[in-house]
Amino acid sequence: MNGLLVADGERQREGGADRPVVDVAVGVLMQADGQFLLTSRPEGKVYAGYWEFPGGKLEAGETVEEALRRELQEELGIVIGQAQIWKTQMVDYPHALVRLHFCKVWDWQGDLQMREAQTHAWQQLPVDVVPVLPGTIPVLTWLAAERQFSGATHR
Ligand SMILES: Nc1nc2c([nH]c(=O)n2[C@H]2C[C@H](O)[C@@H](COP(=O)(O)OP(=O)(O)OP(=O)(O)O)O2)c(=O)[nH]1
Repeated sequence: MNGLLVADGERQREGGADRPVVDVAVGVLMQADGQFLLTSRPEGKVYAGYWEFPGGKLEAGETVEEALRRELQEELGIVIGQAQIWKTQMVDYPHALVRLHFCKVWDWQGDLQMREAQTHAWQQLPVDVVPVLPGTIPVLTWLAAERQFSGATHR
């Protein structure tokens, strides 16, 4: 399974041409006790069955926060409060070069509904669901640093 993390500022070229960058808004839903929500990618999408944080691609003209609000309503049936970009990470997949904008989300309204027939799991470190999407792993590392958690973040 490929998915190469791209360092900040690094230009990505393939065959001499720039690859278009796909911007993605991603929500790290947090509970007061530190649990965070992972969802599994539904059948029919690339990397079906891999675990990730919920979110999706920006549509034309959308900000990251607008896209996140729309995606979490579509996928989970919740209305989120304020969300700001926490970290940004580029990942070079065979199918696309993506720029992931991760936002921590502490407040939302509504009960979680899995509207795309995905599975969900509230997790702590180390994450015990498998497999985790490569572009999701950096978030686990950042959370581990914040929590002074050492050891493997996932299986
Ligand atoms: N949602 C999400 N996507 C991630 C994460 N990590 C990661 O590499 N990705 C990648 C996988 C995909 O290439 C891309 C998200 O695209 P997607 O296909 O899920 O977006 P979407 O829901 O808008 O999809 P669609 O409407 O086009 O089917 O970002 C993550 O933690 N969460």
